[in-house]
Amino acid sequence: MPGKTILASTIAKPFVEQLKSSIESNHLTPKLVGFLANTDAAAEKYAEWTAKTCAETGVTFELRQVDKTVLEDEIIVANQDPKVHGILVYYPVFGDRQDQYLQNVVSPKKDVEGLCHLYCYNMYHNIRFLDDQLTQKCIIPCTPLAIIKVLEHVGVYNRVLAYGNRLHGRTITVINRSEVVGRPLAALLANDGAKVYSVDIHNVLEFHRGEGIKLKKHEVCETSLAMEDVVSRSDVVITGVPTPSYKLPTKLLKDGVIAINFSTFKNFEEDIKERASIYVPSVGKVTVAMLQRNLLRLYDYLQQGQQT
Ligand SMILES: NC(=O)C1=CN([C@@H]2O[C@H](COP(=O)(O)OP(=O)(O)OC[C@H]3O[C@@H](n4cnc5c(N)ncnc54)[C@H](O)[C@@H]3O)[C@@H](O)[C@H]2O)C=CC1
Ligand SMILES: Nc1nc(=O)c2c([nH]1)NC[C@@H]1CN(c3ccc(C(=O)N[C@@H](CCC(=O)O)C(=O)O)cc3)C=[N+]21
Repeated sequence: MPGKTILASTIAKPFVEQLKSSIESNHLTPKLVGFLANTDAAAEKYAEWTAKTCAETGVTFELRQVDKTVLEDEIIVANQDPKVHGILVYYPVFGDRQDQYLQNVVSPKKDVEGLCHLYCYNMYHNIRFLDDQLTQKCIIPCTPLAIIKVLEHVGVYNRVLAYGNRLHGRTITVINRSEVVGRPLAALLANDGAKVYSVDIHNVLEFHRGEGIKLKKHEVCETSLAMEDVVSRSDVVITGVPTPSYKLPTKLLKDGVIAINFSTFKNFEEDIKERASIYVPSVGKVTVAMLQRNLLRLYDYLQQGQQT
């Protein structure tokens, strides 16, 4: 088949090496605490990968398996512990709005996943720095950030253009609109200049910065389009449907499309590379690399805070 498969491990490699050498040469001692309060198979697997990658780079990772009833108190203990630089809670815990509440119990100073309100708000509003001097970058959610790194790696980001506009002219479909991946991803890509079709089980929304990317941040419009209509127009199609039976028909895709799957299940058909120029079957390894990158950033901010 003509298309090329690019593995997440290949994309993650330079980041992992960079993390490792930065930790070693600067004698950094970052510590990440992960809270596992569920028995979700995907969360357990993800916890295993977190441990494995942290061992590779030199990040101290401590998995704390706690009951959901004491999770909130345990997060507060970690918030106050100066030896802990980053906190990660494996979701779903309660599987409802209480999970959103817990995301905001984690201190922004230790929120490696960028799921608290401050970081979410800044991301949706295209506010990229925490301070007026533009020295501290905001934390971006790990999986959406990983997918951006994938798009940079495969050349969807046009480096000839100015930073912040590098997706101008690209049409991208994201099939998933969850609060942790699909919706933030659509917003980030649109903020970088893309026209994004966001597909979920109910409808298709368009995220964009308007004609000539004149708007400072994206806006969202309702459409009466169907998934089939938007997929055939897209240069990039990103899938995250959490069902094993879901297969996006290859015949709907544009010839030469870039196909990226972040679901645990393979959302593209076996023959995807007949149409796709580039196929990225999963992004998990890049996600864990971004998690650690966010951790080092927070570590740095915490050190800076102690010096002043
Ligand atoms: N780092 C990584 O690689 C990560 C991977 N995941 C994986 O991604 C998948 C999705 O996770 P979440 O977003 O948390 O799930 P979720 O269940 O919160 O959201 C699923 C989304 O897919 C949409 N959807 C479901 N069926 C659809 C269909 N037939 N057509 C169009 N849209 C449909 C839903 O409307 C919803 O927006 C899971 O397999 C999860 O394990 C999640 C987080 C990180
Ligand atoms: N706070 C929080 N953040 C998460 O990011 C989070 C979570 N909770 N709870 C559980 C889900 C699940 N999750 C996955 C990560 C990678 C793959 C993935 O891509 N796995 C690859 C293997 C890895 C690879 O090769 O890249 C695969 O199955 O083929 C899937 C699922 C993250 N999650």
